[in-house]
Amino acid sequence: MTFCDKIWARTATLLQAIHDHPFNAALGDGTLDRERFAFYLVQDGRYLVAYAKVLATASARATAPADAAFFAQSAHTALVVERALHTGYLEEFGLTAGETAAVATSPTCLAYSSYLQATALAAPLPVLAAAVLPCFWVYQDVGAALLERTAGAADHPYRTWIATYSDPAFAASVEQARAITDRLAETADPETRRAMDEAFCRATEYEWMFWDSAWRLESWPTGQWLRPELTRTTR
Ligand SMILES: Cc1ncc(C[n+]2csc(CCO)c2C)c(N)n1
Repeated sequence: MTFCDKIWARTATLLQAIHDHPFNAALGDGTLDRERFAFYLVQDGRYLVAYAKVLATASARATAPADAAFFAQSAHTALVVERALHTGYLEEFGLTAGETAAVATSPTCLAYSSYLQATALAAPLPVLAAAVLPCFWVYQDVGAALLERTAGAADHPYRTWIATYSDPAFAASVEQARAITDRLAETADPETRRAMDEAFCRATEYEWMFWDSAWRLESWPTGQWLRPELTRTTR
């Protein structure tokens, strides 16, 4: 069995929990309130900038030119998504650049971003490949399920967002990310293989936490004493 087949089976219950999370349930049936979605978009913008740098580091560290090209291309895509979709959506939500800037990066967003950045700089390349994979794969899985559930809805408020992650070009990039990770796993020693398992699981846990933090409009419990000027929510 390949690394990907094995780890997908190991994370099946957590993946189901991601599909069933109230944020994704509400996103799918169009009842998700704008405040939670706007919170998610602001945090995701921060995440995407960090994630792009992580992919750029993976590109710099890759040995095979084809892998370097894939990571660099994906870093670019992440930044294009951040620029186009987020800017467009946030404007549509009536959030000015100033209001967006005033939202504190959430503890979960910072933890996930920091974890990936640390992995990019300090872990073996196969472990880095495993750590960035859930971002691709979990989103494709969730995107496909959401598209299926919303296909019949004539006027879905989050259609553009859902379409991004159910695009065929995106599916091809997930396939490539999986193939690279499987190939790196084949020649990895047992200790590195174990670290790859842990990295994939940890990043998938952070994916669940990212949606959950948006659902809870997560804030810093200590913010009241240090940053009273930063709004707790995006309102
Ligand atoms: C928390 C969080 N996790 C995953 C994605 C999805 N995503 C972000 S960049 C990228 C690859 C394209 O370069 C993908 C699939 C997201 N938006 N936010």
